Amino acid sequence: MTATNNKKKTSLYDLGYNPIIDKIRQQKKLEAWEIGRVTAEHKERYSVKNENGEYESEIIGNLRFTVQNRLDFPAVGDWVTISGYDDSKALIHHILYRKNALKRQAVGKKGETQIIATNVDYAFIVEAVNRDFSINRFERYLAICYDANIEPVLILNKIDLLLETELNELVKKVKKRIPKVLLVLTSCNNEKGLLKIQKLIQKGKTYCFLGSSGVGKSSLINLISKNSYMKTGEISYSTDRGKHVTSHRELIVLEQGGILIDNPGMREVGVTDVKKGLENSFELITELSSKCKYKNCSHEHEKGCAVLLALQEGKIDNESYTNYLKMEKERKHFQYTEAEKRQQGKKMSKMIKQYKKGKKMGE
Ligand SMILES: Nc1nc2c(ncn2[C@@H]2O[C@H](COP(=O)(O)OP(=O)(O)OP(=O)(O)O)[C@@H](O)[C@H]2O)c(=O)[nH]1
Ligand SMILES: [Zn+2]
Repeated sequence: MTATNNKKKTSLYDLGYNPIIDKIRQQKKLEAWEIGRVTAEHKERYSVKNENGEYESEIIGNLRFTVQNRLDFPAVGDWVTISGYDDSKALIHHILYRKNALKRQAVGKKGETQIIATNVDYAFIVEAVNRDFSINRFERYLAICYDANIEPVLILNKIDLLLETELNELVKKVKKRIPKVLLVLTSCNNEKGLLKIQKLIQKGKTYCFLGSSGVGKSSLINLISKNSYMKTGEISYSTDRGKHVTSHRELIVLEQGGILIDNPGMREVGVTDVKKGLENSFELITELSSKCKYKNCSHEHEKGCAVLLALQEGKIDNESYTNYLKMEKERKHFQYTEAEKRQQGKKMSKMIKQYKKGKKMGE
């Protein structure tokens, strides 16, 4: 007899579980644990989903004690082990699987990293054609995606707001600077564009939407998920004082297969130490760098700089070059600040240890 229940249960595989994660679960000897995927985070409280439902979760004290830095805390997209302590609540014990993490510099915290999402296969980088459209920003997102081994897709949204000639002009500019990345043109009433995005989405793969606030990410997600998202978008967390707060669910499973991650719009996308990301985003500059006279060439003023030569000959786009230099400086600054902070942290813990030792001896 076949079940007639038309409300299909979400399986772990619908959420992106696969044989690789299964193998790691075995290797780590965590098969006995119930597992799930983090769908939202709100001030160290997490929503974790699996085939039995969605749990409001916290990390166990032990895990909190052993984490060395912010990056060791769970993030949206992570696979975690959980134990339930009532119908809707659970405790997170381990991060089971994190193949990659999309990162940016934490806003207002120099040298600190913030995770945007983890276990992401593709990124949909959205910009609206009207609101401070910028190819520099596209390149910035590309750098953070490539750094995390995430395949990017550029989405030019709200094309209804431009005349065809204006749009063609814009597309030409984008393609000239970023020739190798797939570019999709769409708007919320453009069936062709929406279908194109839908066709890119495969079962079991995770897609993260990136872009500034107001570019139309949520509208696109609603249309792609046929509005099921809006109805189920809000989740509720109880705080320490028992008060309930609602938060935005960030990871959703599509009925037709595929997992989407939405993010609150980002005003700033500071890069971390994205060496690999920059190398992959600016292939030509990277290739030419090996031909520069000096190994540590900054490509700004050195004699025998192959990048500057190519720039003079018009082989490299001037704005792309300037954007590259800006991000390379940002990257180096991040690297330096992070190292300095780590050093300070070490000094501090040494001082605390010595202080405790001294106290013991004096007892
Ligand atoms: N003209 C036009 N307006 C759109 C389109 N898509 C969305 N909008 C409008 O743009 C505004 C922002 O859309 P959202 O979908 O909320 O944008 P968002 O990127 O999710 O914004 P955040 O949630 O702040 O990150 C809304 O007023 C939408 O109605 C479009 O294709 N064309
Ligand atoms: Zn050079």
